Amino acid sequence: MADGAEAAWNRLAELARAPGASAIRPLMEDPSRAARFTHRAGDILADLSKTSVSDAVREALLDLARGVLAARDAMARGERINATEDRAVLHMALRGPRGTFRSGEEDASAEVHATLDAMQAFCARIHGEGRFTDVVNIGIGGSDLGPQMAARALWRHGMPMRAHYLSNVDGHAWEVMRHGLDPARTLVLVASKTFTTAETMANAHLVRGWLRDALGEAAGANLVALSTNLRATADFGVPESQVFGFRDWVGGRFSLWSAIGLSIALACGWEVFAALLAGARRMDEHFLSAPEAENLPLLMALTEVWHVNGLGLPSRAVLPYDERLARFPAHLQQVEMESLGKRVTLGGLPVPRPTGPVVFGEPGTNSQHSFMQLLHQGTTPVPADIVLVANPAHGFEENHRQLLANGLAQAEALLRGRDATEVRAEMEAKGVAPAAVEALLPHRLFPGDRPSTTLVLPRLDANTLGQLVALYEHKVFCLGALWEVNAFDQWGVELGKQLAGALLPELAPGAKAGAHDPSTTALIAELHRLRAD
Ligand SMILES: O=P(O)(O)OC[C@H]1O[C@H](O)[C@H](O)[C@@H](O)[C@@H]1O
Repeated sequence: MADGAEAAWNRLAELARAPGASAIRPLMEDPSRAARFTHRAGDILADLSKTSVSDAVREALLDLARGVLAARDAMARGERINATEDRAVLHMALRGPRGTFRSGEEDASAEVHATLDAMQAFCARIHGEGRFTDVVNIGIGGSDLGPQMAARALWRHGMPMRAHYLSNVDGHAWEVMRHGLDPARTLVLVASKTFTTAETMANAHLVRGWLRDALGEAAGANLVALSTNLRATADFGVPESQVFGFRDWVGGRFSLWSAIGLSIALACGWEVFAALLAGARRMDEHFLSAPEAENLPLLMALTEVWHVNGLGLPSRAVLPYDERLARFPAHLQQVEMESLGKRVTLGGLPVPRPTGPVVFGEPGTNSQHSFMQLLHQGTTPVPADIVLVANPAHGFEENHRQLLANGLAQAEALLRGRDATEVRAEMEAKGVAPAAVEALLPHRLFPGDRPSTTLVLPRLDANTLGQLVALYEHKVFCLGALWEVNAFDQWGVELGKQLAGALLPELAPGAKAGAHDPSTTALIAELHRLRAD
């Protein structure tokens, strides 16, 4: 690590050790703080003021960030920054104009636009024919979460097709889904970057069998493949004209903008998918051009560095106050935790400090009635991202005001807390006996000074959703650069896959268990016993 960076980390640690480093309320006494810590990128406003990032902390964080934007430029130039897989990282090319991005000798933008043109023509044909009413996307991880999240956010009644997402190898998922589908009117997309993922291939065989049972040889017309592995898609029996490819410089969790997003375009219409790409492009332009002190993805990353490394907070909640964003936390879980859950640096050395936090979330207001208790009164603060959408796409104005009031109230409550004077006064006004007041008091106190970031969108549509998702993608890039980890590989998912492959034959009736730890051996025996009954 460069000496400058080491000095900046030390400075940050020193600021974090200072008394009152996690206090927010004293900072809020500065009337200019809200404005100075609020930033805009595209249509998104981000209020970072309800955190304990002081001016001095921000300065130290920005010192730490020297070099991040140079790393960003290396990504945009198509350098092979995903060193452990020897790949470029070019998801920005998926939404960039023609002639913008290269990967070595390859004109990445030309490849992207050729595929987009083919996808658009395919959508026009399918929508024009009107034969298909439903699209089933079979995929998992990045080949499921992104498209599913976006389709859930953007689909409205009257749009061209209904989308369904089959990801889990658990047959119960298909068992429920298949009853609502007519094979003759269902288009099946097998979405897999590698076309080898066990769960996806198992489900693809299951659903292809269902199509063949109903349609015989004609079933091929209902099959589409979205993959980088064109040979495997042909072997699976997908007609070449129904295969949409992409390149290995698209990481799975960044692939919803590629052919992997075809289900969004089929379900919602091409213009919706195009607007999603345009929105992401708008955030790319901000990320690629804004200076450090105004670069929103970088500022959000730096806020996270303060929380994780300065204050030692190991998790973060994502709370979209919009039901349409119900799958947004799940998508971010993959984007953030698969990217940043790393314990060695790019150079293979142990990381000297904590990296990616646990990310979890649910839409508000539902979250308030489940886990928000812990955020308000638990022992360890959990920074929260609160997403508000100013204008709904429905006419139930009173509901929407309630929704917004609740989102604002959670952030306010986390910040201000509730002290003994307030709690006593409230209980006394209700006539609670003095002894009961004192007994209940500790339970009813809120410590306050708990951080949150509020993001405000004018409305949720394809363009603003594209901006929002790209904002977090770039935040993850910045964190990878700051923590010096490779945010674009995911070796940590491999061991479990290999062990599952070895365990599979051992679960066949009468099969013998191999060599395992005593706990696994006993569990295999118990499953054999229960399944033999
Ligand atoms: O698209 P696929 O090749 O089927 O991969 C699907 C998913 O599985 C892998 O195990 C990775 O963890 C994910 O990053 C990926 O998105």
